[in-house]
Amino acid sequence: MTAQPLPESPSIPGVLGRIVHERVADYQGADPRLGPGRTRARAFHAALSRPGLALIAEVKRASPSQGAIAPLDPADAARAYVSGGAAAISVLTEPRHFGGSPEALREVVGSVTAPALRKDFVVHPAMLREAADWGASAALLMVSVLGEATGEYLRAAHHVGLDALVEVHDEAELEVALATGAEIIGVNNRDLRSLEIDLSVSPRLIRRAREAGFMGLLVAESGYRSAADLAGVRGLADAVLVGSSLAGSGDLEGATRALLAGDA
Ligand SMILES: O=P(O)(O)OC[C@@H](O)[C@@H](O)c1c[nH]c2ccccc12
Repeated sequence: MTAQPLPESPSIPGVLGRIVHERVADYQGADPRLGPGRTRARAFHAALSRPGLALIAEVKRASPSQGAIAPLDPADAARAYVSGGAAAISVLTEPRHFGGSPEALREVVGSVTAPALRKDFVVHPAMLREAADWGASAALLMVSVLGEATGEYLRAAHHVGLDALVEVHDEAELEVALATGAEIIGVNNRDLRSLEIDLSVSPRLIRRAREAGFMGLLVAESGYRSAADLAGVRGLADAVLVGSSLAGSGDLEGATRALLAGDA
């Protein structure tokens, strides 16, 4: 089984479009074969299923909205996040805008037992094979990037043994995600076209997913800076994904602890 690589010029506007265009070029000609099926351990899924609001803490050295955040050592950062209470680690592997790398993911996988998510702009099935080879438990799939191909990529991720975090930002994308049979849906508060944050997006779409009968896991993503910010998704989301505010704190373990203070 495999998934089709995305075509050369996807018509996505803004920053997102530029990054996707670069990633399509990076993987042009890569081997699309996924290889034999691998068993899915579902460690990422299990970590998010723990009682209360599970934290996915992100190793994020830079971003298009903030530029350089902090010159994190990925292994040290992951250990600090886990000591502070994180359930899983997200690792950017996109090199140009987020300061990520394959090595960062491998180092995180080697340093903690908490499951790791490959955070990248997946546009080619080879990226899923790589994620599994590098030891990730899950990969991000963005409906804003993959559109109707999301279901095919979800099956490809499962084929190589990965859980998938299927990311949406609006109602239309949520409909696509629900139709794929995704087990884990993430709602991004950041509009990746304009980079603007709106913390009301996650509660709204999480409620809508539940109303539609979605029984899987729901993750609120982006823009959370304090324990108080999390109030709007407590009791609604299963997990929250936090990057910049932790990565730029200067005390990753302390900031993680403080963010989770008040967890049920
Ligand atoms: O740094 P923040 O605002 O805490 O956000 C983390 C994470 O949600 C964000 O990095 C993210 C969400 N979806 C993405 C897709 C690609 C790159 C990055 C992202």
